[in-house]
Amino acid sequence: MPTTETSETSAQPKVRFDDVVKRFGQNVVLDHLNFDVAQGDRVTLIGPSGSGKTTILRLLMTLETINEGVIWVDGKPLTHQDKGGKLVPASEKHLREMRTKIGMVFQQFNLFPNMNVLENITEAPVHVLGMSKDAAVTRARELLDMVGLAEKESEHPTRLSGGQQQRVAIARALAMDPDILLLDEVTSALDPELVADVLDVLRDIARTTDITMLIVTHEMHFARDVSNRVLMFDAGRIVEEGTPQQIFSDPQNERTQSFLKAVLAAD
Ligand SMILES: Nc1ncnc2c1ncn2[C@@H]1O[C@H](COP(=O)(O)OP(=O)(O)OP(=O)(O)O)[C@@H](O)[C@H]1O
Repeated sequence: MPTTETSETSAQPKVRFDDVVKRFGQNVVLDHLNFDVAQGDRVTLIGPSGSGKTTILRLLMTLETINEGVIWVDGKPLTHQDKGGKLVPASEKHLREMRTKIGMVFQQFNLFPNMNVLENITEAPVHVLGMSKDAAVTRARELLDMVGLAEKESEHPTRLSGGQQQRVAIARALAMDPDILLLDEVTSALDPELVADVLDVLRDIARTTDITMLIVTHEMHFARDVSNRVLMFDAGRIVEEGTPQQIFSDPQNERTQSFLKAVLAAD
């Protein structure tokens, strides 16, 4: 019945990790991991180095494939079983469609060095989405304005500061109009004085859009400002989850307590 279908669709998680196992050789990086992300959630992933946070984002970008379980995006799996029962990536067509829904910003910006700022932003909308050049340029200029770099459209990335390059990378991710934005330690490679501008841009995006966000960061103030949920990872499992208030002000798990103590001491 249509009514039931509608309510089922609205309750469907944007992202679901369903008993996911990811191994690199003998190393079990994600260990039967289960969690859901609802449409519009801003989820921060915290935890010690090597606990599997970046791997989660890379799996969603289909840069890696899981060994067991299922990852669902909008109710569709990112993998299927081949005739031998082995998990293999979903069809190229399906993955292409998925990749247009998900944008990622990396620690190291990853801009195209041979293109200027405007070309960096318009490249994928024109070549992947098939947007007209004019529409892509108009949208890119709006985004450059939003990230405070309207006057830099003709520059090459190498002539920009790290913070400016990262803001271009954010504009480039948004130019694809993603439903989901993955942020992987986007300020870790920046000089401290450049961090605030980047975080301000991201706070603006969180405030003015309903993009679902998965955020890996060591910036706990930022995580507190933008996220509605925090997941604490250790050795490929979630050891605690809650609101930023619960996790940062009143952590219950001993590992969360010692992790936060170490992060705050390093600040
Ligand atoms: N391509 C790979 N090949 C082999 N091992 C990998 C690969 N990518 C990640 N790993 C291993 O998987 C584990 C989890 O790595 P991951 O980068 O997801 O952790 P993380 O929690 O994001 O850590 P950090 O905070 O240091 O970025 C680590 O032991 C890492 O060495």
